[in-house]
Amino acid sequence: MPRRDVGEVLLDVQDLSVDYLTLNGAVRAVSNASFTLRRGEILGLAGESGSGKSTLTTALLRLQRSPAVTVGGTVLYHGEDGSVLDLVPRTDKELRRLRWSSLAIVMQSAMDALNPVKRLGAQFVDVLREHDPRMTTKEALRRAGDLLTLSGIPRDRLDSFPHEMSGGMRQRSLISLALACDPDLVVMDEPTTAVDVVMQRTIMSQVLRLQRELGFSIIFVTHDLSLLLELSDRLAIMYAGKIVEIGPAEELYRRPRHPYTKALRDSFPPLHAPLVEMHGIPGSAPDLRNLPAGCAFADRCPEAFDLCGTQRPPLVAVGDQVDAACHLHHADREPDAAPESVKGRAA
Ligand SMILES: Nc1ncnc2c1ncn2[C@@H]1O[C@H](COP(=O)(O)OP(=O)(O)OP(=O)(O)O)[C@@H](O)[C@H]1O
Repeated sequence: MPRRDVGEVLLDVQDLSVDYLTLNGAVRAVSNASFTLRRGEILGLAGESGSGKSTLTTALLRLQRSPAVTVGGTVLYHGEDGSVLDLVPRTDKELRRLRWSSLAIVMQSAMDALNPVKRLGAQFVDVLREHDPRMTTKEALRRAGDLLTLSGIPRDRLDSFPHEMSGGMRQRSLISLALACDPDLVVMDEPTTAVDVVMQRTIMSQVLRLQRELGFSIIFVTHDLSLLLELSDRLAIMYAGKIVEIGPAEELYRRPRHPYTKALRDSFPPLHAPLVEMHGIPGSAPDLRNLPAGCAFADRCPEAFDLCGTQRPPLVAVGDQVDAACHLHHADREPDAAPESVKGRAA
């Protein structure tokens, strides 16, 4: 399990909300997301399909496409020189300067993101020279070759077209390309969904090696909690557009405070343990257009009690470095409001 020495705060996200403006009205896909990410830290973002993971990460980097609109909040980017920049109000031109060189992303459909009619080397040269026009082609190719080698890809692949490489190799090339300009943060949104499990493991161990070598921070998105546990320093769990629990990865896995975190954990086989019967989470996530008044997970929650149906629980500290949005853990909760099964468990 990775435990890195993490540095200063790199990203400070406060109350970020994102709507999809549809013909039937606005859909709040991310609601008041707040968290920080430190230099060199790996934050895993997990949650079922539709919970808002991709919307959150694209909004962080201001890469969301219409009809998605950031409707509130700040994303403070702390530069190495001590500067602090809120990414939310930045113009495209200002953001272009930061992309690749400070903030990079490897998307879900990563394997199709390489230009099919350009050799791999030329694609590196384009990216590197756009950000540093003084760099010669020779220097850019040398850097590209170094990065490919670090990813376990032979340097001579710089002469290949994407279709001449396997899926796994294309994927690793793309991750190397994202690292070309030495970014501070790389967002990886399900970067290994299209490859088999063995290749997934190979790619992930290479990502970890690159991270140790180069020191960038990662926000890693997947619905696979066991994979995230292997990778991440901290985990953030999303449900119906909200972060419902966030904290050190091992702690969340070992002792989930939110019943949704627990249900998600129990629906994935652990990577290094004997296989046991897995249970999916019964029911389905609520319609974001019609969220219940209380906790969005209440009608699927085995531990819900009266308050859960009427009041939305805020995300609050529930333990050492762990925040959760669950009435079970609110100190000011009326003990008698909980069912017998959960009495005495509240923090
Ligand atoms: N173009 C769109 N128009 C309206 N609503 C959308 C649109 N795209 C996404 N949404 C809404 O935003 C919610 C969050 O979607 P998002 O893709 O961020 O979830 P996710 O957690 O990344 O899912 P997945 O794991 O399947 O990628 C969805 O439940 C959906 O209701």
